[in-house]
Amino acid sequence: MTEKTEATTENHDSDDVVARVLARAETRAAGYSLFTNSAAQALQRDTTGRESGFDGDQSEREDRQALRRVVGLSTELEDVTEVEYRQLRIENVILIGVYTQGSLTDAENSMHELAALAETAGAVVLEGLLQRRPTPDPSTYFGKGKAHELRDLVQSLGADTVIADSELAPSQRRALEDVVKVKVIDRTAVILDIFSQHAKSREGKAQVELAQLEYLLPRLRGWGDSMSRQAGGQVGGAGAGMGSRGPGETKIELDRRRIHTRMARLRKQIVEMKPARDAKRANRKRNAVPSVAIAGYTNAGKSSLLNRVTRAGVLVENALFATLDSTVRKTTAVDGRQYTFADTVGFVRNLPHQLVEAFRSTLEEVADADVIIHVVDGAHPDPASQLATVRDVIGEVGARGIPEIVAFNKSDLISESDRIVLRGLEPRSVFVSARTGEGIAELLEMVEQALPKPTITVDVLLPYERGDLVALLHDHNTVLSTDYEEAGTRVRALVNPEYEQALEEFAVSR
Ligand SMILES: Nc1nc2c(ncn2[C@@H]2O[C@H](COP(=O)(O)OP(=O)(O)OP(=O)(O)O)[C@@H](O)[C@H]2O)c(=O)[nH]1
Ligand SMILES: [Mg+2]
Repeated sequence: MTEKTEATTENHDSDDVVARVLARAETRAAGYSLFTNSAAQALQRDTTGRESGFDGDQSEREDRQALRRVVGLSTELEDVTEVEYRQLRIENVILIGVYTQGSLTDAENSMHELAALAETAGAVVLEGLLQRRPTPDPSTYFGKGKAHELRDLVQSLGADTVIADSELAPSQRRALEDVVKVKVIDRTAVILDIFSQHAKSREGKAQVELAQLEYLLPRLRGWGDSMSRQAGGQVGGAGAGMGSRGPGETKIELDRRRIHTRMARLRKQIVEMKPARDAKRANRKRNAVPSVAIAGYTNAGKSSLLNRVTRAGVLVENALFATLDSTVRKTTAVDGRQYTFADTVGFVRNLPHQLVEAFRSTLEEVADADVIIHVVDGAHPDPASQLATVRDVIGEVGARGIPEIVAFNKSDLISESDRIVLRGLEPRSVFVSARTGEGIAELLEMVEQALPKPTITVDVLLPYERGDLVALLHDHNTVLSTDYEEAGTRVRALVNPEYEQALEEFAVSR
């Protein structure tokens, strides 16, 4: 980073965050892939950077209250075009987090993830700071003294945004902003921002916008005198940036009303879209096509795995939340039965509750599945907490009773000793690599074992003009034998209950 990216050009609409969010639908998502590279770098560091943290020197000097730098967070820009592009809309951010004694590694992992999230959202990360204290300061998150140090750092690095690694109360955010004089947002705002950039389907967009407005509503604020003009300019530079900044005090009431109106409209739209989706799902259910949901932490390789097993051509990206709409693909089991795979939205620690609500629809794929493949990035520094996070969400959508197969993905990157640890974590699991294909056959076998099996034995003679029934038996049931007789096709098969009646008239009496 050589040049400070002072994008002070777009003051006009940045003053009106409400208009911005409302107008977002038309502009989002464009040119997005530009950031994949650097997001990828952050992620790469995340998965391989166990040593990252800090060196011994710092550790010795550490005093109880000191701010700790999280090393290796700052974004490296690739080339000139990227730098230029970023000057248009990118924000320079400093990440902050609070950790308690003993939770440092966890806090650092979380900060690396926050860095990846921020970069995925399009920001340049300048610095990451952790403060040790029992709980975040109720008024300013960081303690007063540290908040002032943060302000100095913001000034010297030319940051225009501070991102806190946990959800801030509106009052905390306000107080901290008043100290550091630049925009302060939290993890939730970043995740919402990414979702809004990635959502593609009409329903997904509506849901994300609703979640954003819900988040924004209690956080509207006017800047009044608390921001210096200079800082105001910096904040203003974040024309299309992350999070949200309040409009002038006098406009707040008006904005609240506009937001409420908009939210009501979105809710109505979403309700109207539901029947179509339900019909689709009901249709699959009626045809008794068993379904497998691929769930897991973001960037675990869910889409890659779906592509590997079905050649679906779903977007794979080393970025967080590449997938926001669920893709469903049909496939055929070894015994000829058909079933579906559904790719789903990734989970993340502290998934904003607004989004759990918003994404209930894609999560319904999970709740309705006959089998869940729980994909875990086996090369991640902390797979255990990813497992736990995902299981929490699975529980939240009422899917806990569904058979779950844990697949440790990226096995091409997992060492023998790590495999032993992972096995210990989840004895009934399978190692797979969407990249090399390792373990995929074994995984499919486990899936097919776990799928509900047709159990009723039938022996039927189907006239030749009923080829449709023969096909039905092959697709959705287990055919044991087929013989071509004079009067038709004699089939012995195991079928699901709903087929028994339809086949009754063709039964061969013994
Ligand atoms: N080395 C290795 N990389 C993999 C493997 N599977 C996936 N990846 C990489 O992991 C990254 C994420 O893959 P995706 O399939 O997009 O992950 P996802 O779980 O669908 O992610 P979201 O949709 O963002 O939640 C990509 O860069 C993939 O190339 C694997 O088996 N080995
Ligand atoms: Mg995906």
